[in-house]
Amino acid sequence: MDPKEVKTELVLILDYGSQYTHLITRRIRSLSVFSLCISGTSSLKSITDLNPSVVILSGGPHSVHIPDSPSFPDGFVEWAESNGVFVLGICYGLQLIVQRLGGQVKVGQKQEYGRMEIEVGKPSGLFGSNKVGNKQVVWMSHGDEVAILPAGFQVVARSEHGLVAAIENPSRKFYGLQYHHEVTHTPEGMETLRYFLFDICKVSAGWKMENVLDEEIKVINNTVGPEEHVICALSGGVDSTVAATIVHKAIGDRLPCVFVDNGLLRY
Ligand SMILES: Nc1ncnc2c1ncn2[C@@H]1O[C@H](COP(=O)(O)OP(=O)(O)OP(=O)(O)O)[C@@H](O)[C@H]1O
Repeated sequence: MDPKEVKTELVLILDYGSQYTHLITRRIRSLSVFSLCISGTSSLKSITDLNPSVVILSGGPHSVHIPDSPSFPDGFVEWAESNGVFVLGICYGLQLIVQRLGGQVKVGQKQEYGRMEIEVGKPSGLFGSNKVGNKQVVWMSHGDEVAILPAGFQVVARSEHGLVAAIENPSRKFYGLQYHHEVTHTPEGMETLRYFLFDICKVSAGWKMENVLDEEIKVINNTVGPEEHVICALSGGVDSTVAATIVHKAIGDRLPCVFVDNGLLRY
């Protein structure tokens, strides 16, 4: 696959520190869609340079009420809307969307943590063919809760406590899940991710781990040029062995490797 093609299908994760963030990246890759995770406080330029078609705002241990809690950069919403980029907020990510787009998040009366039932309240692409009234078990982990939605948003699922569990604004292409669909404790979470990526965002699957290799080989070739040589200190450990193998695939015999027998190696 042309790396350019991979880029147009990039699902970018903005990381706000949830212990599950890297799971989101892995789950998306397991659906053959390219996904990358960068800091949630990255500049607008670092986000737009990657040209993602979908951006996921991860969960995190923060509260939107604490000054200087991490958030996406100014101009992000305008950029996403003018480029048709889909945005999904998960947990803290949902609360960031609500707060930054003019809604209100309040400190929760009852914190929701652990297994919980949610109920679909409105037909939504996030829940595919699930009908209104259908229930599913999800994994919640939040203190703050959504009090007022930004204009144009609607609640599409609520928790068994009646709290907001999923929101959407399809015309602005913004979506949010209060629970963690990416963990195995949310049994239908992968389905939700599939619905979101393939039915809502219309992302096409076709990325393979091998694409990373193709891209890296191109980067190495461009960096080294057609005639230069590279020296590799090769310990026999995983890191330098992988590096040597990939560079060798790119430039072949122009890669002399040096192993130093320092006398302290294992037998
Ligand atoms: N005996 C050695 N001969 C040649 N290069 C070495 C040797 N030991 C270490 N190096 C180089 O220094 C790097 C860092 O060494 P370190 O012991 O920190 O290993 P590492 O980070 O676990 O990497 P690796 O998995 O490649 O051993 C290695 O990746 C390798 O490039």
